[in-house]
Amino acid sequence: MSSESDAASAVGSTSAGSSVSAGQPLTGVAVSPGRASGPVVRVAEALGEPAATPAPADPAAEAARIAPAAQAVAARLEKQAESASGEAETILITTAAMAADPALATQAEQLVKTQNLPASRAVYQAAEKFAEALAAAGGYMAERVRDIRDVRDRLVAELLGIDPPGVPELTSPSVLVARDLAPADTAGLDPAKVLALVTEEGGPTSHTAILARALGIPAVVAVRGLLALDAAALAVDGDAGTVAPADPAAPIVTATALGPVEWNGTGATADGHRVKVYGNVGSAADAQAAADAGAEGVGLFRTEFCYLDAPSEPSVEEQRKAYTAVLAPFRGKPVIVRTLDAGADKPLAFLSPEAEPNPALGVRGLRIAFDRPDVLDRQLEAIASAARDSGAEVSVMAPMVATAEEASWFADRVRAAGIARAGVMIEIPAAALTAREILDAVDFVSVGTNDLAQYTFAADRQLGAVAKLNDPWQPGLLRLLRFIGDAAKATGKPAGVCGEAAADPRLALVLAGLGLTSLSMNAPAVRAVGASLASVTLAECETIAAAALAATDPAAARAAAAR
Ligand SMILES: C=C(OP(=O)(O)O)C(=O)O
Ligand SMILES: [Mg+2]
Repeated sequence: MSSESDAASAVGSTSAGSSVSAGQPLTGVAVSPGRASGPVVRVAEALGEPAATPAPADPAAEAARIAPAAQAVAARLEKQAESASGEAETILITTAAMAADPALATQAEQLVKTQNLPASRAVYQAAEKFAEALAAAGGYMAERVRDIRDVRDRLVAELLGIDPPGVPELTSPSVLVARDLAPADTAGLDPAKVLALVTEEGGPTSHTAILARALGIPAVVAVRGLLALDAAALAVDGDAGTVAPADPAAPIVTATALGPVEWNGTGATADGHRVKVYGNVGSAADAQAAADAGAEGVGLFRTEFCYLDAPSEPSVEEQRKAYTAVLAPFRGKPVIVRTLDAGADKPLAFLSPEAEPNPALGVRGLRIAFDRPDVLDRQLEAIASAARDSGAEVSVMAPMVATAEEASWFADRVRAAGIARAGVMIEIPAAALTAREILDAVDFVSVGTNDLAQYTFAADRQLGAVAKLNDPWQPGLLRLLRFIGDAAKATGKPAGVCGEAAADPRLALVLAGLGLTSLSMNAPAVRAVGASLASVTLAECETIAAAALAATDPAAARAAAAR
């Protein structure tokens, strides 16, 4: 941590909130608790297509600007890489190498000379040609499309003399303001210099929310009017979901509401009531990260993440290998593998349904398997083999289940494949309301709060404009969760939560109090949730849950659950 942010934390411990609001607050969705106030740094917007005119007066001189600009971009990225580590460092080094690659500059120079284009436009067109070729190559190459476009935008910005898109290098602790943050925006982000994250768009399951919780910094998303706000400093309240102009001359303050971060690795309340803490994974790297973070197992393996760019159905053997690699770090430990959840926000090329007017309400998840049971059976065969190969204690569950009848159909197929434990996700309100009957048909359930909120509130989970409805602290959602917790208690069968709600250390206490038996989340949240559970007794969780349930809105529920 820098000395400046050390100073910021020291100030925060005694005077948090003292510089709050010199103006009217804006409201959004609180996604990561804590308060912070400090100078604003804006994340530059994506660049549009640069103009093809005016034609340069001296094409040779215009073309000669490209190589030095590429070198300058590469040098800046290399410098950033020096102070980064891990995956961020790798991303920055790779991007720098792409910027320095003479192939792009040479192509662009040709376009300036032959088509008399401004250098910025020539770079844009040349990069698009590379991007198209990479996309056509598919697989790993296609994943590089985003990188080449990133290099393109940096180079165009350099040539136009404007700020490059993405997060600028932070020189002192700042409140980061953006339309939304993409995963690439956050590579190289120095958490010690980010006081808070605030976005105009995004929702509780957005990348910004996940990142902020992982870093333990306050965040508010879906703040309408944020980008139009002309403020040099902001006070951010990650509990109340408010953002207000602050006095830029006032000292930087921070006060996070994070609980203790020490955790002994066994998910349980202080009086020993077990609530297992699992990891959500979609790749072998995620699985390793979850194991390293101390996850007791995997509560959600999103198998579709292995095949988002697969042009055709992977063979049983290919699937076996991919799943074994993900299961490997969890030998002897529980892992819940979810069968393909294709459709809506996660289309798979080989399982695309007919074009639908409302894909989120259409043939997705398990519904695809009703038409294509052969695909499900091949996947189950691969999962059963991977379970044997890896020695993990594998259970399988289905996504998008609406009725007990569907749950029973799925469980029969899982057992026929030689897999002992079958469960389903509860992410449709009808399934929550019939949780008891569903639990009678399967061995366990796991609640997908991301989709359960989307379907309960009829609010697209990807749309910032309706993000307030998708807040997992909404009493309407909490009451459905109580229903599921009651069904788990009545049947004595496990009911976990694997949606983003499980990653909120304070909401975790409410979930435990409602009777949910395990919580599964992205690796960075594991320790904070484990520590939060360990800090209270089950009776305290029940009191907190009752208080949150009785609230009339999410802010009141959060406040009621605060201790
Ligand atoms: C965990 C869930 O599944 P996904 O986010 O993959 O749809 C959910 O819906 O909460
Ligand atoms: Mg879901």
